[in-house]
Amino acid sequence: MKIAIGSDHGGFELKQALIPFLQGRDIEVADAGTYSTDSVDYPEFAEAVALLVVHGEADAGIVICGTGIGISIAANKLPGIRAALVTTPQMAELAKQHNNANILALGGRILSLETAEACVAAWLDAVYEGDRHQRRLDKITTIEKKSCQ
Ligand SMILES: O=C(CO)[C@H](O)[C@H](O)COP(=O)(O)O
Repeated sequence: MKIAIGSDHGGFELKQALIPFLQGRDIEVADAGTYSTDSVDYPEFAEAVALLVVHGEADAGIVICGTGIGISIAANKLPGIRAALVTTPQMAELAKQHNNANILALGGRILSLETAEACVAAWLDAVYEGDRHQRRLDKITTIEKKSCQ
């Protein structure tokens, strides 16, 4: 499995800590930056991760900014992306089970490393349940198609 990960400066430290966590689970990691704590603009890293996911160059993505809010908003602008901002392992589990979230968004200034790792593990280990949830995801896709016309 390959995960693309990206952050702004507000998420840099958490990104750096999550990379070895992911590798420890035998996951290949594509690091889309940022590569320091210098101030940057989160939409650039949201787009970089989302494009890797949309193009199938990564199986899923993780995006991190200070709160996770801006970078999740930006990632969700790409058709086919379902980025879920989570703050608890339960939210992360449900983001996969019900929403089939292909990007997990985290707040580097919000979560402890322990909670962030628990969220990532819950999301990775959960299985999309399909069924009634697929009907709802199909409706999201319909909205995307309408807004692109
Ligand atoms: O959380 C974020 C966006 O949702 C950003 O990380 C945050 O806005 C960056 O702020 P600053 O430039 O003051 O470090």
